[in-house]
Amino acid sequence: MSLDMETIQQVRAEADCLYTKAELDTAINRLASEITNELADKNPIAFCVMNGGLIFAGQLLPQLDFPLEVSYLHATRYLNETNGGELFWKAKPEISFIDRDILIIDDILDEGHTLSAIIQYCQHAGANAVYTAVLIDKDHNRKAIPGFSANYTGLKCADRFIFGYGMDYKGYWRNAPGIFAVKGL
Ligand SMILES: O=P(O)(O)OC[C@H]1O[C@H](OP(=O)(O)OP(=O)(O)O)[C@H](O)[C@@H]1O
Ligand SMILES: Nc1nc2[nH]cnc2c(=O)[nH]1
Repeated sequence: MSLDMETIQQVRAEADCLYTKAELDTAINRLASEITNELADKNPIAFCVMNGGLIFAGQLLPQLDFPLEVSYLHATRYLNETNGGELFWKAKPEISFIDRDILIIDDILDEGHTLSAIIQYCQHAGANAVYTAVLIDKDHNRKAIPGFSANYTGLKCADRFIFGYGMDYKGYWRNAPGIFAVKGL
């Protein structure tokens, strides 16, 4: 289905702002301190989960002022839709995980299928420890593993379809400067 720009503009205009840029900045600063306290002497590899993790990782990483390597991986199960499906690996990591501490950086923990599959992948690839950081954790009882949460969580949000700060609405508005919920979703 091709989307007209009018609809894309309308979704942005009618959306509810759940978190402003200032609120997100504060949350990211706090996460940076928590992660620094725990990982500063662990020589980790930080992986940005593309595409959604891009903005969060870009703001978090310059605040992690200790030795680390940066890479990316791309696993997706939404493919520009608002309902998740099978996990599809678009790019698996190429760097060795053997005996390394890994920090996975993603935008959202929704049902958690994506993050739990990534954690499993890292563990099978020989990681010493896997840490996860998400900007947003969606509040509902449909987690893939009951009670599943990231090691570092920025903020919680209501059970609605959200966009902005890396998250898309049908491929658009990853660039929106806050976190917004689509009207009616
Ligand atoms: O907890 P889950 O229900 O598994 O959903 C969370 C995942 O969904 C989004 O990715 P998406 O598949 O939309 O890919 P994208 O990052 O390229 O938008 C988001 O970036 C997370 O990786
Ligand atoms: N953009 C976006 N991606 C998601 N992936 C899982 N949940 C969501 C959501 O609410 N919004």
